[in-house]
Amino acid sequence: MSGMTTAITPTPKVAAMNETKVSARDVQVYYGDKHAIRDVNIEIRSRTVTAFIGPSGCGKSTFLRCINRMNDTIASCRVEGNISIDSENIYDPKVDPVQLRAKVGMVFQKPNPFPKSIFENVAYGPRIHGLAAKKSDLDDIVASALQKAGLWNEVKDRLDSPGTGLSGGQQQRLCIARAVAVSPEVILMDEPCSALDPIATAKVEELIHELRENFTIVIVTHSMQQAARVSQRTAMFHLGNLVEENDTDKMFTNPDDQRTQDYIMGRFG
Ligand SMILES: Nc1ncnc2c1ncn2[C@@H]1O[C@H](COP(=O)(O)OP(=O)(O)OP(=O)(O)O)[C@@H](O)[C@H]1O
Repeated sequence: MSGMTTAITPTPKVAAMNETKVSARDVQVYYGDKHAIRDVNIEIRSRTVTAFIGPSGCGKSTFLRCINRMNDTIASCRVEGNISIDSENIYDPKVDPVQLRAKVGMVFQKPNPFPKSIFENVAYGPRIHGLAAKKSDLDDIVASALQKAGLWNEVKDRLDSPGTGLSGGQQQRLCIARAVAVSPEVILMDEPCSALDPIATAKVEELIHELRENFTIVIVTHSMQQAARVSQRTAMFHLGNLVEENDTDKMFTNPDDQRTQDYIMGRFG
């Protein structure tokens, strides 16, 4: 890691609910010549669940990945505009993307535990970020993260077993514990339930509801029912444009934009 880079402000203030946490201004994203995200402006509120919805290929995941600079890992991808977290530009060259990704955690579509024990899956992040001075601190962080992810009771007696031996739903909660263990402020979830059965989905949704007390959550989902159940704000994307962002209740009862109406009525997508 370069000595030139610094983390963005390391001590999080605990933002009041509904304060702006993430602010995007005139964001454009290109894959080579393809203009995938156009002029997106959005304020994402703290300690709120914001759902990104829209038809396949509209740019939900691309925009989500801008928020922790995961697109940096795609050679053809270029991001323009400004995205700030707590008013600090995350694309400033001084920002270390590794530190940023600790502050802005991510949970993917398919559970992707490391081929290591349950304990090591959760301990890895805190260890590389130097969050535990001694073994007992690390034990506490791991236990607390597993509790927050609603998995502790199911795994406390087998922390040394492989993470990959858990059920799909448990693996996804392990991945959530892994994200939570480094005390992020924002958690990005890219279709986190798409590989899960309805019971595991319900558990993850319940968890999202609980995590919202302490974290700002952005979730991409194809399920209108899920967006309606878990989010307080919903943003609708279409052909790379953010067409509308509003209170979830309003989005699903009386949206401002005809394209939102058509999409939630199943007329396209
Ligand atoms: N790595 C990539 N290289 C080139 N083009 C890409 C890449 N990733 C996405 N795209 C293109 O960018 C556009 C937006 O894709 P993105 O995956 O963000 O949409 P999405 O709304 O998340 O789709 P889905 O709901 O199907 O996951 C699409 O046209 C897609 O083909």
